[in-house]
Amino acid sequence: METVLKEFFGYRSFRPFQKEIISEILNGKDCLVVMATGSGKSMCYQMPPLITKKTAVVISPLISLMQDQVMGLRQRGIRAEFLGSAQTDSTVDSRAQRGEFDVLYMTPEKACSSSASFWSSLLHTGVSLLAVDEAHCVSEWGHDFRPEYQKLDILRPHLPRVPFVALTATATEGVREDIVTSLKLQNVFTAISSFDRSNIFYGVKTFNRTSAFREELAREVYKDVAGGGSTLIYCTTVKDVGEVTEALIKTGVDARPYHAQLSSKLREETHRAFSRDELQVVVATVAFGMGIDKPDIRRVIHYGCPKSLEAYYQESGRAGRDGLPATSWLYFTRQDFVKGDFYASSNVSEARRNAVLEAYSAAQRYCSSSGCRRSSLLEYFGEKSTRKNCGNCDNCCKPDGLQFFEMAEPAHLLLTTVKLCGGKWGMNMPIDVLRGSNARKIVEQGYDKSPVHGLGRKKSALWWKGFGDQLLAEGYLLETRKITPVAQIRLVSVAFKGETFLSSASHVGKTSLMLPLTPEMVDEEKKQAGLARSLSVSEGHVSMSDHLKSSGFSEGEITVYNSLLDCRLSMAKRNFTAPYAICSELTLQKIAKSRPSNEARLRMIEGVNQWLVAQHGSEILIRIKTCCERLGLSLDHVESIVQRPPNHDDTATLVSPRSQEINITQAKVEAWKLWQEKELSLFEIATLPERPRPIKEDTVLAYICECVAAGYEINWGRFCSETKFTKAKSDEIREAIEKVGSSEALKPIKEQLPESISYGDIKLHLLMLSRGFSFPAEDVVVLQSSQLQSPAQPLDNAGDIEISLICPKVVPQDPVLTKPPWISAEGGTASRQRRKLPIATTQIALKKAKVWDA
Ligand SMILES: Nc1ncnc2c1ncn2[C@@H]1O[C@H](COP(=O)(O)OP(=O)(O)OP(=O)(O)O)[C@@H](O)[C@H]1O
Repeated sequence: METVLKEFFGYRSFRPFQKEIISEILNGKDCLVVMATGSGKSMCYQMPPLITKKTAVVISPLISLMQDQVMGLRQRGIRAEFLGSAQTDSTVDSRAQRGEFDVLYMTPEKACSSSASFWSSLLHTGVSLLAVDEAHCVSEWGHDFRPEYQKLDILRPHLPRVPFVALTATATEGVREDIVTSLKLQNVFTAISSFDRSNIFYGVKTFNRTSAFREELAREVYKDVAGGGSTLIYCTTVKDVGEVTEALIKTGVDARPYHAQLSSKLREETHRAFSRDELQVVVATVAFGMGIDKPDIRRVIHYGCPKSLEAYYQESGRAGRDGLPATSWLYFTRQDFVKGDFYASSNVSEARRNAVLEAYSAAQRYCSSSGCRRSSLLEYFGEKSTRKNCGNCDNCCKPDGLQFFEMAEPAHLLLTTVKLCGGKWGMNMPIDVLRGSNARKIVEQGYDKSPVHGLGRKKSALWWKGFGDQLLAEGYLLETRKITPVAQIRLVSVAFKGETFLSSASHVGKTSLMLPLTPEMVDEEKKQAGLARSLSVSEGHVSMSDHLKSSGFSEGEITVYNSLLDCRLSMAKRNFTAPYAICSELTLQKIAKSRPSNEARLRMIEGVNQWLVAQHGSEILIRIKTCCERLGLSLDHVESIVQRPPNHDDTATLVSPRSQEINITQAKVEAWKLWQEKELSLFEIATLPERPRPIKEDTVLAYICECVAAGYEINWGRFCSETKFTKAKSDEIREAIEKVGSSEALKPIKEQLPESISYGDIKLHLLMLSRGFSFPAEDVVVLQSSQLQSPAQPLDNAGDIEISLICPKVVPQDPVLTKPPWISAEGGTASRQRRKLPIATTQIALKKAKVWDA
């Protein structure tokens, strides 16, 4: 699996859960994968077909998303296509049936309407899995319910014994249950990872839909995009899209609209230009929701609050999928939440209605919260946040920290007025009473005669509403819903906690109540004080150049990186593809830091796959060489990578303090040459007659390892055999690293391992990984020399002999070798690793298969 990972994707190690999920799929198990946006879910269904050589069918809700994914996979040398109404190539259908694709994307409509014969042909050529991407669409509780997703279970009888894999980034418990039931998943392996997107800065502010606000926003965006990177602005209506785009264009920002009322041609053009970095800003409705796979969006701005936190998480999660710093600003007005009551009253099932209302309330609570945004989001998805202050959201980044204010007096006023209204009204009535309104309904109820009438007029209605939300969130007030034929009405009353507060306040005199201000209250106070509020779009935004500097890049290295960005852009243009599909910005940063002088070294860099080297390697190397010559920078710099916590290993940053040029001395190269080219043993090298005095074998080994780390070739089979480094050891070390979650420090890894595995073994394992070598995974047969029958070979080493048969590739036709066990072991099948084999059969295997070591 690691070999395929490096070969096609360029990565050395799996992210959390990826390997387990892929293994379960290979074992034929149904899986439910709930992992954060950008955490690497796609890999889970893209890898099994490359291992099994059987097509993976992927159900995806949007054509644009499928097109993006197909484009990205092709740039990795993976055969991918899609089937759906937008497919113009009529041969795709029949080619799919002939098994010509590794990954075949299909819309749910296409999948459900495909004939039984289509599925049986496909099954005949081999189907490794059926993946349902964005699986939350099956659930009415999901934020993006699609009825056609609910019919997908009809595919089950067409694909017997094919594992079904449901994947989503956003699924509350209810949605997860719906997915399992609707897709009829059996005996499911479930993987749920953290929802935290630590590289995203979250911020929330109030706003008004006025031209003045839009102009201000446009000016901010103009300043911000000048520093590079793409921006996505989400609006809740088509009208908003038009108005925001107009303001941006007037200010000189290169922006285009995207919504369902535009022709599909226009939408495609916008999507394409955005993906290919020919357009910096797209202003869109949710129509641009899941359909965007671009990993390097640096800012997502919401002009109006989306209708649920799932939608917000999904849309804001489009930012920074490459793991580099990104920001998400959400602007909301109270009007955004009123829509919930309207939608909930329309003609839908009760379950759906409740789901809609609950979703709006959750979004409102999030906007009004004065606590950590990240924790609020995580808690909504049922995850406990371990940190109190995330340090990367507007509330946690307040210059003076979160401030609390004495709010006993306004609390007393509002609670008393709510009580006066007797739980028959929503929040507006008590606020109007407090602010001294003489509206008819107030006079009719006689509230204008109450002693609290007009006592709260110094504060604006919005301030009081913000405060009402605060008291609701803190449990002093209680909200209930009343369903009428035309709408759902939210009623507010005093909760038990509020009653207790009121009674203690009246008995003891003044009771303290310290609360922070909500964003709305802060804005209102600023407005009242005549202070301009800041839009904050750029708050939390770190320019790429600042990010690189803080990650240890010198000015020269930043120049190399920028030059590589240009180089990537021209490669993408020539190949009619998106720059990100060629390789990610993070990979380019690693290349700029390492500055490889040859293909072997380029290949070693994390994120560089074999296709990139084959297609663009020489161009990248020439660019680096000329750039370095001009800047006086050395080539072949070896940098170290700091692994972040497991969920964010993609966001590994490059640091310089530990960066050193590896010092490959003449003595080291000499040792390597003697071992690799002259095939002397470690012992022979250590005790060469011409040495004045023998050196330690360990020293020779260390010399060779240093050369290998620096990119020198090595015969791995012989090397492992001589150092007695076996697959079993390697597996144990890998598991230990997975447990520890990092390979930065060796001690914690060693502590997970038995005594028999040394530090040297761990270093060897890491070296092999860094060079993209791994033991063949499945196809290992271990023979005991004593089990070999006549005519036995004279054997020098008395221990086990490992024979790796890379059979599926080497002898696909051979009846003996096509099915595991590839050697038909007449001599017994004691266990998978240890089989007694007649020598004749063994010889067939050895002759026909590629022998890695024997
Ligand atoms: N093992 C890995 N090591 C490093 N990077 C990885 C690894 N697996 C995936 N990635 C990279 O992470 C990025 C996000 O991956 P992917 O698109 O699969 O995420 P996703 O979970 O499907 O996101 P979304 O929910 O937005 O569709 C991609 O650039 C991908 O190449």
